[in-house]
Amino acid sequence: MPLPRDRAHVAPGAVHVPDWLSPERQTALLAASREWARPPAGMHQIELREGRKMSIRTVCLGWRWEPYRFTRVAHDGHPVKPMPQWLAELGREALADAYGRPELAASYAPDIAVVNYYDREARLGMHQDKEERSLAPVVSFSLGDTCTFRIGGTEHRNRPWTDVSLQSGDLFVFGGPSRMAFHAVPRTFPGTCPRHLDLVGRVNITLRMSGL
Ligand SMILES: O=C(O)CCC(=O)C(=O)O
Ligand SMILES: [Fe+2]
Repeated sequence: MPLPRDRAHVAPGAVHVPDWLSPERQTALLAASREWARPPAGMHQIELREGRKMSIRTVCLGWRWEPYRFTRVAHDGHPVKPMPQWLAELGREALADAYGRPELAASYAPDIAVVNYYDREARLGMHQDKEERSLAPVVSFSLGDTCTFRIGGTEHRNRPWTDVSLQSGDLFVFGGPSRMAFHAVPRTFPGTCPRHLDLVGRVNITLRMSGL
């Protein structure tokens, strides 16, 4: 058995809760992600400026993020898939546990899920999640390969930052003073997906409130 890992307050409002999702919940979230990834309005590589594509593949529920706004229309012209209520409920449960403030979590109503797939080469550069109008926390679930998740300050993308190892089933919440923190996934560790999960690579699901 691997050693249990401790929950950590990485910065004010930024909490890492290892192994929050049971293996059964991880399996269910992965199966749902595979459904969401299918066309129409499925998973694709987002094109940034100058025709440069992101290395991750993404499907959004509720609202779709495109550089640099949220829209109701998918990249293929189809309507964005709906945000399921069970997923919003999972987000409330996660937030209540991470912050230990159930009364705060009761009003958390995420209406966006961003589902990212990382193959062994994929990375995500330093950025802020700032196209939402709401300052409600971002709730993040990780599945599959372990990654390095980097979280820095709110002013710029440079040091100081903290590197956290996110493993399959981990919960990470960033809200409050950390809601606008720059963050990144500089690398994943191919082949580290636990055996109970049938996945090559890494999937991350972030829940957000649009305020739109
Ligand atoms: O993959 C992750 O852990 C973070 C994803 C992320 O920052 C995003 O989707 O904006
Ligand atoms: Fe992000």
